[in-house]
Amino acid sequence: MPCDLILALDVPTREEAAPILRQLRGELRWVKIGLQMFTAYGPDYVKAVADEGFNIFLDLKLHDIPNTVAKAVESLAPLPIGMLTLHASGGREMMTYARKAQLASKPDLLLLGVTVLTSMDATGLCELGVSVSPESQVSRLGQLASDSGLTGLVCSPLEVSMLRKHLPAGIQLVTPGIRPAGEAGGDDQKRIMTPGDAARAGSSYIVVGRPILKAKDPVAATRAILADLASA
Ligand SMILES: O=c1ccn([C@@H]2O[C@H](COP(=O)(O)O)[C@@H](O)[C@H]2O)c(=O)[nH]1
Repeated sequence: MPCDLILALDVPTREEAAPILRQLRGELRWVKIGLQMFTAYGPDYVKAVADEGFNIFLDLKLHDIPNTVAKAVESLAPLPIGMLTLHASGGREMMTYARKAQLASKPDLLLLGVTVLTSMDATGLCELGVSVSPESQVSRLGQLASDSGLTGLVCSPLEVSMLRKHLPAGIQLVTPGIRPAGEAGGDDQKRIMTPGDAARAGSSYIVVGRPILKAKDPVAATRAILADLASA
């Protein structure tokens, strides 16, 4: 399956988002609404972006006791979303409850387990008491998520080929931590790859925010990323 691009719409206001969405309509299919915009504008904004013709990835990274997460999934189910995240570190029971709620309320929703945030490196994990490498921890949480019934994961592109060897063939691997060649470094992302390399590694989708949003020409930046994906 070809790798598709998801724009992370991480901007402060809907007024800032509007021209970006207008320019990119027709260029890409998926938009990720995360904590910044959902906290500011809520479910109505999800509906508004979907009404503009985009598929929506709602990246709320749910993490709570099993019942609370399951009820949140049920509450979100009426929204026009195609993907939703929860933290795999919430554990087997939390993921099982969430999956059951998702299957009952919105069977076509792709529920994604976030493994280890792409902003974390071995030092950051160690500070949390996790003394294995990011790759080992991603492997552990990815397996747990899959065993709990989830069919999609969020991980860094660096772990994709490893996960593909161990997890069911149809697993959807969504990878943030994307930096076009020449743009590496200087921000919070630690485990990164270029769009083309992420696609070659086997990512199902890549997630890109700042390299597009902060580009002088977001349309040109998007087209360059899509060309890199197409060449992979
Ligand atoms: O492990 C993760 C999980 C989610 N994200 C989200 O992806 C985008 C990345 O944005 P960039 O500006 O391209 O760094 C952002 O919305 C994160 O919340 C992630 O980066 N890593």
